[in-house]
Amino acid sequence: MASLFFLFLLLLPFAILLLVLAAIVRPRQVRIPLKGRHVLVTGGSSGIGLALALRAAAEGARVTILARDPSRLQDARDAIRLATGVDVTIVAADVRDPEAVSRALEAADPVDVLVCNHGVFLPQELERQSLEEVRFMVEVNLMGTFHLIKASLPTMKQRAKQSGLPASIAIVSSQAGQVGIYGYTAYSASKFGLRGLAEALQHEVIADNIHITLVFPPDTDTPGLAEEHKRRPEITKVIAGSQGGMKADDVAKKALNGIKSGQFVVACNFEGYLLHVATVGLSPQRSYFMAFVEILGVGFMRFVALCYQWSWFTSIEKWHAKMKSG
Ligand SMILES: NC(=O)C1=CN([C@@H]2O[C@H](COP(=O)(O)OP(=O)(O)OC[C@H]3O[C@@H](n4cnc5c(N)ncnc54)[C@H](OP(=O)(O)O)[C@@H]3O)[C@@H](O)[C@H]2O)C=CC1
Ligand SMILES: CCCCCCCCCCCCCCCC(=O)[C@@H](N)CO
Repeated sequence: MASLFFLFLLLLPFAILLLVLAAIVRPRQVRIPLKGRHVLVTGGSSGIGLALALRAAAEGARVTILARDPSRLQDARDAIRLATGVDVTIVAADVRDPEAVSRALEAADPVDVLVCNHGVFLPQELERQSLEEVRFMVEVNLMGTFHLIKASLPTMKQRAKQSGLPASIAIVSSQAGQVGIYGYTAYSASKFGLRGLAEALQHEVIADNIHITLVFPPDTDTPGLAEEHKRRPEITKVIAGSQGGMKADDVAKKALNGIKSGQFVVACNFEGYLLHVATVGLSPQRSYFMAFVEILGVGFMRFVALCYQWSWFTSIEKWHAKMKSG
């Protein structure tokens, strides 16, 4: 009897914390339906974007994919038709060109779910990397996302108002948008930038029933990653490659589930959840249970993060020593 009472006393603070969190977490939970709605996926001709477009089409959404190369877009449309029997619309545009993006969105149907997935990654030590490449990554990954959002917001807002249904803007960042890693100065900067954009934008569009989702994939087997492997610095492989790549379709599944449940942050694998708790900061959280896990996990994850940094700096040090002697 007495021990039961002590157990009760021990658990009481946790129960109270859960109750408080259930009352205060914002924004509130939301379900975002996909069936019959217009989903636009940028970078939808390859890798994660193609897998996302295919899944959305299979779930009954009307899908548009946008990328630069028209022939890759056509191949993607054929692949999606073959797999699902559904025809997607293709749009060729460079997200770096704001006019081209505006024209593309004006010509398209109003968007219910905008997935900014396009991205380029050219890892190299900053000292060796040209400013052209730095600018290229920032312009595609960060500015391209601004162009898309600016061009879609007015009609998205209208559409959400008319239909009474919640809309979504999803942004594909990267685990390199949560932690800076050797070889990724420009890429990480472009991806960290997306988080600031997403957090601030959620404040601005919540009243319009628009919900932001930020996806943080780990290394994922895509044509883009195959290209990246050809030039990745050795030590970047040691740090980033230590977890093995995810399948594009598994990342797409996580991302789409996150979009449908209005999750602000989508982690994709176990390390991703650790990274999320370690870098949670002031990001919004709709789930009181996840908020609870974050509160209990934050201090310990700081310790885990320092262990990772210890191992990374040790690898870098050893690598330098090897370079000197060899
Ligand atoms: N693969 C990975 O390991 C990881 C990827 N990510 C992120 O996921 C996203 C998708 O990556 P992944 O599938 O690997 O990439 P891929 O290189 O396989 O595909 C990139 C897509 O983006 C399009 N794209 C690139 N530049 C532009 C542009 N300027 N304008 C319009 N479209 C463009 C490409 O088409 P086209 O070239 O014809 O324009 C293509 O459809 C990226 O944002 C990436 O940073 C995050 C973590 C890990
Ligand atoms: C506190 C807990 C820490 C948990 C583990 C952290 C592991 C971090 C690994 C980061 C790897 C980044 C890969 C980026 C992939 C990407 O975006 C590219 N393929 C494109 O360049």
